[in-house]
This record gives sequence, C-alpha cells and structure tokens, in this order.
Amino acid sequence: MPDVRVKICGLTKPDDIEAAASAGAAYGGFVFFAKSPRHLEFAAARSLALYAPPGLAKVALVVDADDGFLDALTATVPLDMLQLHGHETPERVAEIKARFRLPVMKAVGIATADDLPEIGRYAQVADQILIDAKPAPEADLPGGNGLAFDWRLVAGKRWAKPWMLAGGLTPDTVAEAVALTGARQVDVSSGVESAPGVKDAGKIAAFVAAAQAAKAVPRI
Ligand SMILES: O=C(O)c1ccccc1N[C@@H]1O[C@H](COP(=O)(O)O)[C@@H](O)[C@H]1O
Repeated sequence: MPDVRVKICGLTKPDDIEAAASAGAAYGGFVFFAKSPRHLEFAAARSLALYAPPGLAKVALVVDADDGFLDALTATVPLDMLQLHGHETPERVAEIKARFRLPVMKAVGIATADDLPEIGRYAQVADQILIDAKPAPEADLPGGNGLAFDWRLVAGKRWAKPWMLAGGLTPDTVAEAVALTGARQVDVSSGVESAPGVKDAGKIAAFVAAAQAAKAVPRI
C-alpha cells in the first residue's frame, strides 16, 4: 500500500518549505486568512511557492474568498490546489473550480454523526474533501485550532472523492488516527508548531515519519 500522503499547513518561511519537503510531505499549505497566525501576504506566498521543490504541491487555504481575491491570488502565486475552508456552498465550490481551473479541496467540519452527510454533498463537486474538526461557534479561526474530533465517526467510511483527515493531529496521535480511520492522507498545522504560527522542523519530520509508518486497518 502506498505511503500516507501528508500536508503540512501554515508554512510561512523558506525553512518551513525545506522541513516539509525534506521530511517527505506531499503538500504544503499557505494560509490566506488575516486572523490566522499563519497568514501570508501574496508577495511572501509567491516567494515561498517559487522556492518549493516540484514534489511539494502548493495549496492555498482561503476562507469565503470572493472572485477578486482569488483572481489576485492565482495571478500572483503559482498554485497546485485551492483549499476552501469557509462556508462555501456546493454551488460556489463548483463555480470556483470552473473559473480558476485548479483542483479544489473543500473542508467539512465534523462534530457529530449529523455532520457526515455534508461530506457526501461536497464530494459531488470538489476534487478532494478535508475532514476537519468543526470549530466552536465562538472560535476566531475556522480551522488550525488544534482541535480533534471523534475519529470513530469516519472509521471505515467511503466517499466518491479522495479525502484528508485533519484536526488536532500530532506526531504522537497521527498513527492511531490513520489506523482507526483508514485515512490515506492527513493534514496538520498546530501539531507541528513550537508556538502559534511557528513551525518546528523536528516535529514536521516526526509527524511525516509517523504518518508514513502507520498502517491503516483494512475494513470489509
Ligand atoms: O491553520 C490555520 O491558521 C487555519 C486558518 C483558517 C482555516 C483553517 C486553518 N487551518 C486548517 O485547519 C486544519 C487543522 O488544523 P490543526 O492541525 O488542528 O491546527 C489544518 O490542517 C489546516 O488545513
């Protein structure tokens, strides 16, 4: 079985790019959300994107972005994927995919089993689904909070599109999360930081190694 593919989100410095790429991450995420400690201006993101080696897919994380914002972003930063982490409807996801001609990953927040049908709904229009913990209503950030959800909710589930598991993962928990859910892709931000917005190369290496060593339990 191929290795679990890892996305390291919230890269802000060339050292972060090097840490993610040398650890063997498949995706690097750039956050465009002003309230986030990982927020990047377009010019900084462009420099990082040009610095990234070919094996590291460059993902832009945006939250309820309008066309003007996405026009400027995609004209400035070379990207491989858009991650929609707001309240974008399935119709808006389809519109963004058609207009910007980039693969689109839609984040879906999960707290209880009642949230699961949303995954299937978005799987009809997005290229990938990011299954994350649903933030608390009063949270400043719609993600990147280091908050996990009950992984048993998605254990053994199948959807029409590839999906990534996220939410409070750390080097110590990612193997168990993969084993329990069968995830073939995982995403992390705060779990590989030494302080909010400050990536830690040692934690990135440990996370990727643990994810890739993890064995998903085959389910019937
Ligand atoms: O990372 C952020 O700052 C962020 C801001 C706004 C929306 C989403 C954000 N991060 C995404 O959330 C998941 C989970 O983060 P964590 O590992 O629990 O800290 C992360 O993988 C990002 O894709």
